[in-house]
Amino acid sequence: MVTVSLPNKTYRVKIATGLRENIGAQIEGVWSKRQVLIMTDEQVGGYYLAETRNQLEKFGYKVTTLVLPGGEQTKTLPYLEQAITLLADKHFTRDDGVIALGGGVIGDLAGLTAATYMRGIAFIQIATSLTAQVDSSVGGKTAINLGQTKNIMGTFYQPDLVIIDPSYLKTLATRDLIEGYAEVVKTSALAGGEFWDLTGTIQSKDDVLDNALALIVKSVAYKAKIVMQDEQEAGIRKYLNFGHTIGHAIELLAHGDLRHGEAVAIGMIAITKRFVVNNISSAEFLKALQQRLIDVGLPIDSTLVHTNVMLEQLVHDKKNRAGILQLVAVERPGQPKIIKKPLDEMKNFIEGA
Ligand SMILES: NC(=O)c1ccc[n+]([C@@H]2O[C@H](COP(=O)([O-])OP(=O)(O)OC[C@H]3O[C@@H](n4cnc5c(N)ncnc54)[C@H](O)[C@@H]3O)[C@@H](O)[C@H]2O)c1
Ligand SMILES: O=C(O)C(=O)C[C@@H](O)[C@H](O)[C@H](O)COP(=O)(O)O
Ligand SMILES: [Zn+2]
Repeated sequence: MVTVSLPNKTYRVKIATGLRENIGAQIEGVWSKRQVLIMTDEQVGGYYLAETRNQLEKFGYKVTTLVLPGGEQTKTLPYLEQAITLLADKHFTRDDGVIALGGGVIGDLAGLTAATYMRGIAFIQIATSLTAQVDSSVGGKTAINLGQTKNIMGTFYQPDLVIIDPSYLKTLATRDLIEGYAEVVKTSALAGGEFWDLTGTIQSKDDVLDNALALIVKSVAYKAKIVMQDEQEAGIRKYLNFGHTIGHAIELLAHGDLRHGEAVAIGMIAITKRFVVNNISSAEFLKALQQRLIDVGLPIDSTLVHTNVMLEQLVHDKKNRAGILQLVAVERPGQPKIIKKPLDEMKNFIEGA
């Protein structure tokens, strides 16, 4: 278990195989009896909605469900409106709660739903994808995309509890598992040490599954440590955005052809290549990073990186301050730093490598 202690809230991230079987008891530990909305997507709902609902009803919760289409397209305004409208139609009050049962898409959308309904009602994350278990369910970033911009509308809104059971991963498609592993490689590069060594031993999808518990615990522990020092990303939380400046830009330009983690993998390599040329990152680190991604079949390059539309997209990065981007460089494992680069120098910077 990892505890996230913040100025205005402390919550637990429970990580264990088998938690799924007593979800009701887990939730009863933090929430009194109330009306709850479980938000999920069609795929996750098909596997796990009935058991989750039954568990909650057994413990006296009044359950409403909302099953949405899967995929990034669901992290958009129409679905936020649908969720908020449902809460209002069912007369949810400030004493009720929203539960996300799913991956990062459902977690980000359900978090924003909970954060904005009546200016905020209680929220719990049940993380079912690897991305959600290693990253998105922890730390309180919620968001939707608008038009061609990733995560442009959102809040920092912390859950009351995060439940992570690695057994959910058994039903996850290989591509979705591997995508989530990109965030693990990212976090291990930021953390360095034993965690970096561990990702150096992972060479296949099966290795990811076999080591899932350790990978999740290490990822969550590192992320929690960062978030506890910098909840609202004024400083070191920016490190968690390694690979995301270019990654986010190409993710939406790929119109669904690239998953988030795949775009982050490409983004980490694209930016690190440039930092090697600029003598900021070591060539050894780049080689080892590439190897970790290639070993599990993650992409490391895309033609989208080299396009003008990608450059135009960078203006929307949340680390853009007055035309100066704050890029995350990793000099060597465990040594992240922020490098400032004017937006109008990015074309030369990217083409110069
Ligand atoms: N808030 C954060 O800090 C944060 C961090 C990382 C990523 N994200 C966001 O998360 C999203 C990506 O998350 P994701 O990769 O989980 O995508 P996702 O939620 O779309 O899940 C990927 C696919 O896996 C399926 N799935 C999830 N759990 C499953 C299970 N146990 N069994 C079978 N199928 C399952 C889903 O139905 C979906 O089709 C992106 O929008 C990204 O921006 C947010
Ligand atoms: O939690 C964070 O902080 C992160 O940056 C984690 C990222 O993996 C995640 O993709 C996040 O949603 C990116 O946020 P954004 O602020 O760049 O939209
Ligand atoms: Zn991410």
